[in-house]
Amino acid sequence: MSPLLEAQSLSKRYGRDWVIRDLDFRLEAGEVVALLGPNGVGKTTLLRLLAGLIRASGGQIRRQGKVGLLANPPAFHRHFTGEENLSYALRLEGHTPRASTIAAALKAVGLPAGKPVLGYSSGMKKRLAMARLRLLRPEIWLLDEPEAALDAQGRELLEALILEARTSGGVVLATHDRDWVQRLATRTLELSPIT
Ligand SMILES: Nc1ncnc2c1ncn2[C@@H]1O[C@H](COP(=O)(O)OP(=O)(O)OP(=O)(O)O)[C@@H](O)[C@H]1O
Repeated sequence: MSPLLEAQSLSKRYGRDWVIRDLDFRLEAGEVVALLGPNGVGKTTLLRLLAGLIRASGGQIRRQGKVGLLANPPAFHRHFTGEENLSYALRLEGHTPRASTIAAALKAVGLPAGKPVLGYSSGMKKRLAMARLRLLRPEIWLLDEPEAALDAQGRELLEALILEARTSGGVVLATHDRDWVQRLATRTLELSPIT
């Protein structure tokens, strides 16, 4: 079977500074790859490249399936409620979601009904981002520090989501929490500064 993601000789520089250089990377279905490394090493940059949000300075990326990115912090329409944000995301993909589906998705991540996102805490935004990904069902799950700001129950929801994601796709997640990710990752990729 062909990989969900395949990057060859991937490189990215900002000005004269190389952040990623000649990286080969594959993601197969069923994998959870943990991206590790110090602040500023390039984890977010790699996720954004893999998501197609920024252009590489060199190399190629092939994607086999839909990409879902959980950014850190996640982006929403601040003046929309949680329900409106979820509904909007589905409509952008051509679906016409039922109000009951949206309400259930919000409830499943423990969020209150009818509240504009500008009144959400960081952890609540992470929860809403999880609900959005769960509804959108990508094959390629790219998660940037997904555990940050989540409480113990939020982490349980996240772990369940990652296990669910593995059954139909693959996951790449950036984190600083090595102990936490050890139980979830099938593989780790340690990024090192380019000298
Ligand atoms: N838009 C940009 N313009 C210039 N430099 C950038 C830009 N985005 C990121 N960088 C630089 O690229 C390097 C990698 O940043 P990145 O955010 O990918 O690191 P990270 O590993 O995710 O860090 P952290 O663990 O702190 O989240 C840093 O030196 C950063 O300053």
